[in-house]
Amino acid sequence: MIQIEDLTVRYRARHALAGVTARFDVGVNGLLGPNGAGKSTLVRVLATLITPTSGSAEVLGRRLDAASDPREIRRRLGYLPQELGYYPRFTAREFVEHFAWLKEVPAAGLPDAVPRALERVGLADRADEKIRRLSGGMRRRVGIAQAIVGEPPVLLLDEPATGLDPEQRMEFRQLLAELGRQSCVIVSSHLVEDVAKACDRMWVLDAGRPVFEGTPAELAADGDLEAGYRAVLSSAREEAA
Ligand SMILES: Nc1ncnc2c1ncn2[C@@H]1O[C@H](COP(=O)(O)OP(=O)(O)OP(=O)(O)O)[C@@H](O)[C@H]1O
Repeated sequence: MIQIEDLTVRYRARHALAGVTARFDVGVNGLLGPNGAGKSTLVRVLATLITPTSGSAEVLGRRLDAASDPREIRRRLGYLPQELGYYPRFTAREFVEHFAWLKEVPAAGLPDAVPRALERVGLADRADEKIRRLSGGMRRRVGIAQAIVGEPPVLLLDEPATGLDPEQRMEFRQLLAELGRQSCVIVSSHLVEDVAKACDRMWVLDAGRPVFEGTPAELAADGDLEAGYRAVLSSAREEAA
């Protein structure tokens, strides 16, 4: 579904990604790493918003490079940025409809697709409320709804659980697991516990480099994910020093 090879992104002198090779398939793929590790940069490359400095990336069989037309890929992916701009005067339904239209979900499918997306994030009863009247966590869920509307084969969710309360986080993990049955879902987080339970595979980035790839069970040290994650980071840093 997604293949990247030796991917590098440089902002002036700083490497945000320094040679990442990975393959993401159908299922929930967790992208972990501390602040500044390069998670958002990788997600933005896959969302066709940044052109890599070097290396290659292929999404749904199409190469992402300066020569290729990104529109074909954009129609087939759902993307939730870390900070999504909302139109406060729109209702939740109008907002999700707008994104469905941008993704060219066929008009005949809209009457079903939009309520279904809102229902999946638990906002069916607030669909006609203006976004400015919704709480921060509810807005985040509207953001998730715009990403999943039309059930795209690739879903890129950048820190989706930010602002969700513990109950919503649990519901969100269930939704992730459901989405991962048919889509290639990439979900970034700097909190390992947040996503690990829903992930089929996990990648840990540190300072733009991949330092772990495996299942949550492989990451955990004696069943403790947080401890395993910290151990992976500290041994990568020792090696780099
Ligand atoms: N537009 C930009 N211009 C310059 N440097 C940038 C830009 N965007 C990101 N960076 C740098 O690239 C590196 C990776 O940033 P990125 O946002 O991808 O990390 P992240 O893992 O998503 O972090 P966080 O968990 O804090 O969101 C950081 O050192 C950051 O300062």
